[in-house]
Amino acid sequence: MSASPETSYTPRRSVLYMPSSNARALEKAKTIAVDALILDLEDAVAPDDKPAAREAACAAVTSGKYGDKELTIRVNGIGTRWHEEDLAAAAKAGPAGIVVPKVGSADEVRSLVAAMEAAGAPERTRLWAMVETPAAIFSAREIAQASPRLEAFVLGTNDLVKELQAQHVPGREPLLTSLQLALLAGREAGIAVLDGVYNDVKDAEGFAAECVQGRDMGFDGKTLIHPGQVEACNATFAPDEAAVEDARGVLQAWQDGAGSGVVTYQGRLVEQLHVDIAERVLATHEAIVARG
Ligand SMILES: CC(C)(COP(=O)(O)OP(=O)(O)OC[C@H]1O[C@@H](n2cnc3c(N)ncnc32)[C@H](O)[C@@H]1OP(=O)(O)O)[C@@H](O)C(=O)NCCC(=O)NCCSC(=O)C[C@H](O)C(=O)O
Ligand SMILES: [Mg+2]
Repeated sequence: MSASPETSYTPRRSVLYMPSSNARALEKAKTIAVDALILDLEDAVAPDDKPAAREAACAAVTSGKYGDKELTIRVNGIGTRWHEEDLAAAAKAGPAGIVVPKVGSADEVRSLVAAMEAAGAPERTRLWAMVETPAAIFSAREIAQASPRLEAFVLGTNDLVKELQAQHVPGREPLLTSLQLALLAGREAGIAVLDGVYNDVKDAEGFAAECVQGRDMGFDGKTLIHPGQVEACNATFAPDEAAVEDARGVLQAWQDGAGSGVVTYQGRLVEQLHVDIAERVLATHEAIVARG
């Protein structure tokens, strides 16, 4: 059985940041099996390199050489000396998304969308808002619902740790309230929600544990900083074979029960909500298979 046609899903299991000032990384990214790229103009780019990085990011977007990866550009934050020029250039290049750091209110979202539209952003270019400050957490609900052009929340866990004066610890206890509030707001608004990065590119075990935690909390996928993190991330955020088989079984049992409000599958209760979950699992699986 397959998912119903109205269930749609865009794979965003793995979303890799890369400094747009790094020509080698821009080239390498074409061959990395990532669902989406964030071509960074902000933290990963030194001030003197920002104009050239902006040009390189826009050229990458218009090159058509990144296959079916979603390409996004992260501009410098509101109020910085690069922000307006970054936003206008990115809007003209027309990536899938423009990622804006440290968005703090619904008004900022509306202003960003107005600026994107004034710069001629095509309809396909959506806004991805970074949630990485206390203001964003407290206003997450209003921010998530501020514009139909807002497509995703991207958690900035490095900035959150800084702002909270917290520590990076295994299990991320100091961040859980913030992560969950962002997820609640994002899910209520029906937008994607992407987990933050794992800084230690050599710690495969710690990274794998954080992927599992993010998936189990409900994130669509995780932002990454190194190609070595992609494979484990893709595997964790994709339903495995057992989950796909189980989803098919649930849908079959529901169909066989034809119209009863409740059936069982392998001894488990199945109601409409379990059917909805099974359809989402299959839609996710089919979109990932289609991606190849
Ligand atoms: C962390 C790195 C600086 C490490 O770089 P490097 O020492 O070059 O790594 P390797 O030698 O292991 O690289 C092997 C090859 O892979 C390419 N590479 C490396 N990283 C990337 C990447 N991110 N995208 C594409 N390609 C990449 C190298 O060029 C090598 O290629 P080749 O020589 O051809 O084999 C580096 O990984 C890096 O710069 N990562 C990204 C850092 C970044 O973007 N940071 C900003 C975002 S994180 C953040 O702040 C989120 C948020 O705002 C928050 O607050 O949390
Ligand atoms: Mg940040």
